[in-house]
Amino acid sequence: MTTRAGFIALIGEPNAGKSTLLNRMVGAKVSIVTHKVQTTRARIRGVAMEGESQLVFVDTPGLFQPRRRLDRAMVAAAWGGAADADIVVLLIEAHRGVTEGVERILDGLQDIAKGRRIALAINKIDRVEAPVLLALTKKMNDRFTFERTFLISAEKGHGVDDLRHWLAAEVPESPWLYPEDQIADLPMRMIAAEMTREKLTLRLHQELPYQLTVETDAWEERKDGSARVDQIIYVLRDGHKGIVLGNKGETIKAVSKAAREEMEEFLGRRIHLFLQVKVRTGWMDESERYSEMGLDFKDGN
Ligand SMILES: Nc1nc2c(ncn2[C@@H]2O[C@H](COP(=O)(O)OP(=O)(O)OP(=O)(O)O)[C@@H](O)[C@H]2O)c(=O)[nH]1
Repeated sequence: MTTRAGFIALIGEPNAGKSTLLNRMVGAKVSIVTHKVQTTRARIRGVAMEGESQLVFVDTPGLFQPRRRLDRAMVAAAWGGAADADIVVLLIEAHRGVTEGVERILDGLQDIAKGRRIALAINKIDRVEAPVLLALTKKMNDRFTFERTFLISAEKGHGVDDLRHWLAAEVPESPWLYPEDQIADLPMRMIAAEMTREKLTLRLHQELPYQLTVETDAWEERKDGSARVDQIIYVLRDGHKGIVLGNKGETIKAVSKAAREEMEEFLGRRIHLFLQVKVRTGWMDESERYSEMGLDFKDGN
């Protein structure tokens, strides 16, 4: 049996439909995986199995013209994710065509093109007529030599199987990057913890205490269909607590709101999220804590 596996980055302007497409591609066998493997700059968003191929999708924030420092960091992260990937799929919106933002991405693509395959996916085809699509396909391919062009509707599912099959055939021959049982049922708790961690990262950016971890402490199903989720944010030093809480608790409030909204969207149900910040000195030394988080103790993460 020849197995294949590879990293795939979906890039595009904000709102292009990256999350919608990702959710569709990971489909039933999805999982959001909470640990970092191999890529240093990008985090793993999901893993899909297609035949004997394992497709590992890396997280890439939308690419846009950065203004603030945080924006710049996000755009750099998106390009970092693309540069680490085996295959890059540029997602654009059919009805918007070659926007200024798309132009900018096309310029950036030249720099990372070496050593990786780049495909184009024109999304939201449900919004335009066929001649528009043909003209757009031509225009884009005149600007950049894409290996393939897919016409898709991430929302309606059109063309998504074709894209996934192509990706499965094109990722390199390789052992799987994740054991199958790990991707089958990663507990929702870990996913939720990762969502909170992500919001903290976005919010705190460089201020983020580097030795910080989030654990879901309790998950309680409620009769009305909602769930109460209790999470603890562990920091190493007392001084870090204040950073996470923010002035008058505003940081943690904003993080909690953003994380809750993401959990609700992901689960399609109401979530009551309760966050606590605790100091746990010495947790960095506990190797089992690392393996619990899926991190490799050796690599100094
Ligand atoms: N009509 C139509 N709408 C779509 C399609 N795919 C996605 N959308 C909509 O486009 C919007 C943006 O989709 P997202 O998946 O959130 O886009 P994104 O690229 O992940 O956005 P960012 O997270 O901001 O980078 C949502 O309202 C989707 O419902 C499609 O195929 N057709």
